[in-house]
Amino acid sequence: MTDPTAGTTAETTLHVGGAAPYDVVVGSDLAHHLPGMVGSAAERVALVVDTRLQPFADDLVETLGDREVLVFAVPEGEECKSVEVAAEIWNALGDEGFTRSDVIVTLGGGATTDLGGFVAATWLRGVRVVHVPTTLLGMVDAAVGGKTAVNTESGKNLVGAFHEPAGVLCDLSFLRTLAAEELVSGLAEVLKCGFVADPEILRIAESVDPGTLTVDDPALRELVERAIRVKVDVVVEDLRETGGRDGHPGREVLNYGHTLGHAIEQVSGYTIRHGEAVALGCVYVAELARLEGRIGPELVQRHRDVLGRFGLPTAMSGPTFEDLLELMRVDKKARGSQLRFVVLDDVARPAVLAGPSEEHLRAAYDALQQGDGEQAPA
Ligand SMILES: NC(=O)c1ccc[n+]([C@@H]2O[C@H](COP(=O)([O-])OP(=O)(O)OC[C@H]3O[C@@H](n4cnc5c(N)ncnc54)[C@H](O)[C@@H]3O)[C@@H](O)[C@H]2O)c1
Ligand SMILES: O=C(O)C(=O)C[C@@H](O)[C@H](O)[C@H](O)COP(=O)(O)O
Ligand SMILES: [Zn+2]
Repeated sequence: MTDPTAGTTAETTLHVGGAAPYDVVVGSDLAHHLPGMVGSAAERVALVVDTRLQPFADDLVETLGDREVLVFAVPEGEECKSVEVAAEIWNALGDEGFTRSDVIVTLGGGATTDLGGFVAATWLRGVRVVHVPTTLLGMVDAAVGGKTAVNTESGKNLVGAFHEPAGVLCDLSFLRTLAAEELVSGLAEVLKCGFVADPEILRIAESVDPGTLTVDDPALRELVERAIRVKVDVVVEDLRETGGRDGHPGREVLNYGHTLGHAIEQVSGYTIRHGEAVALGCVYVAELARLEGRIGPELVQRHRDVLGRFGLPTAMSGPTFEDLLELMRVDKKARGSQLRFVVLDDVARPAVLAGPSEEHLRAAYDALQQGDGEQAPA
């Protein structure tokens, strides 16, 4: 049940255990937590901020008192996830003599937290980083769990490191300025968590009015917290994606829908949003699981229905199967020439499917193309 008293004002702290424990705080007006997460040892803070979010940087900077703050405004969105942008920041940190006791803070969506996290993971082989995600997707997924990355010409997130943050501030008031399509893109990762781990997420998503799912709706708050909880539970068990126990895919489960999703993003030149591509990838693996005899058509349809009710794409035409297959071969789950996919045996019963036949891979793509749902943006 959604708690009707839960608004954006109450704070929730989700603790992430493990060797380097940290907190993920969800609520509003959370800037006052920043100094504590940055820590008292830092004389300098490097703020890596999405250019569009720069007007919001002052509130954070003010909390940092006497610390010197170096501001790195990076290109909006996916454009910042390059080794060239990382190198510009490395060079400036070198010029400034940025030391191991200094701290990086990121302010932006998942692209910014991935880039800033990557710089933090690599500068001096690792300095402290605090993430302040400003998109739904950043809050429920990218800022939590320590995956950091930049893209290369060959594919998405191919260079990166695991580097856990020292803290994450999910200030829901940032969502007030977020475009509706970006909110919807973030919902794809929330719904992914519903399919692989938390059926209650699906039930909430199937019962809310998509038109009123705004930052003030307690249902959104519950979806955010449930999705973060799914991610936290997974990464605490398998931070470095080495595998799960008792047949569970471990951290790879969070990659549900991403094998085709990343290929779609790349082939579109990153004009298709991450969450939109993940939605298409989820329908694709649902079709693949059906062809493999793991799930029935009704669960495939449930994917189309729940993703589609928020306007996420569930069908696409355009790239050829061959183009996408080539890109899927650089997916990190691949082993040699064998492709591996996270699939479902049922809701919340994920498994790894290794080496499906090309016939099934192609047939699943045909089914995605022939779907009558919302088409992917051209
Ligand atoms: N590390 C991980 O575990 C992980 C998980 C999921 C996704 N990701 C990565 O995250 C990225 C996608 O993140 P995203 O969806 O947040 O996209 P994004 O960072 O590209 O942001 C999307 C757009 O929203 C704008 N924006 C951000 N915050 C805003 C705000 N509060 N108000 C108005 N506009 C705002 C940005 O300028 C950008 O144009 C992808 O690169 C994906 O690979 C990483
Ligand atoms: O945290 C994870 O693990 C995930 O897989 C979460 C995904 O939503 C995210 O897009 C991630 O960046 C994909 O990872 P990659 O290893 O396939 O690059
Ligand atoms: Zn993702």
